[in-house]
Amino acid sequence: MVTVRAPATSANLGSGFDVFGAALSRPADVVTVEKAAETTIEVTGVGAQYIPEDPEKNTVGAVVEALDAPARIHIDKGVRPASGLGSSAASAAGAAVALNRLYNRGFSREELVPIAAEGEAVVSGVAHADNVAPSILGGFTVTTAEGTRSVDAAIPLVVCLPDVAVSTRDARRVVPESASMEELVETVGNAATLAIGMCRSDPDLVGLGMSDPVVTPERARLITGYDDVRERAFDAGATGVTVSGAGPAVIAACRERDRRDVAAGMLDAFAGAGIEARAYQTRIGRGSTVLDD
Ligand SMILES: Nc1ncnc2c1ncn2[C@@H]1O[C@H](COP(=O)(O)OP(=O)(O)OP(=O)(O)O)[C@@H](O)[C@H]1O
Ligand SMILES: N[C@@H](CCO)C(=O)O
Repeated sequence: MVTVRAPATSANLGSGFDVFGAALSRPADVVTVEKAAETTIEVTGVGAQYIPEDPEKNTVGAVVEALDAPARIHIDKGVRPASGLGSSAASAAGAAVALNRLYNRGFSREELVPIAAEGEAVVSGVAHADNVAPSILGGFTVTTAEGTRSVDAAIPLVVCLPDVAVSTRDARRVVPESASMEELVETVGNAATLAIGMCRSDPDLVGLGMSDPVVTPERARLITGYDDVRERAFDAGATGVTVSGAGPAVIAACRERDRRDVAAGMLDAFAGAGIEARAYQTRIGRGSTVLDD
């Protein structure tokens, strides 16, 4: 039996659409696997009632196939589905690390990233790896067709999750098909600023680099209260604010001393829009961790 804690993640970080990702120190899924002749999946925890246990429909099923590793699998969800916090990816990442160990498949953590990404294709139609990469490797990740590079970074964060669901599949429908040269130049500048900020663990540069003129404005329209939440976070000291993944969670970078006020301001703004929300005071954290084997 192998048990793995796989963290929630935030993809895109504004300027790095489908490329950037960050592991969050909390929340997380816990995935337990045991060898079995046939694969079965049991799901408990946050939002379990919305998650299929059929291996054909659960992200974990695709990982079992890719690793040829049938198992009795228990997923204890800490990451709510359709949250923008890489819920579907956390289970897939945890399963990839756990099954690789259970069956001694010998894949490196980097090699497990495309394997876990197969699970994402099951739910969103695209095997994007910007959530599974940080959930497996930890830290800040840059994923391209050539693979994933990661760096550890000490950045305090707040993720504020409203009590509404936005599916990645729906949120991908509003992504613009093209961008102007001006928007391209701005985005490259912001993304490069953010990457330097991560390498220096500098919340000011990371926050500055989160700005994105192309995808985020379209996605923000799907989140009631977004403009107020953003404004209140900045008022409380946030250095940058954007949509987490495909939303509806909103992520803010800040300094440690401002984190509590940023969280309170964001919650208050959602409440003002008539929406209940939960705020996680978190930071960039480690990747999947084996708890038991
Ligand atoms: N193991 C799983 N954990 C969570 N959701 C799953 C799982 N397997 C299948 N799903 C389905 O995936 C969908 C949620 O995935 P989706 O990508 O929309 O949200 P998310 O992972 O929270 O968001 P994001 O990728 O934007 O961070 C739900 O329809 C859910 O039923
Ligand atoms: N990059 C993906 C992440 C989804 O979590 C998107 O924004 O659609």
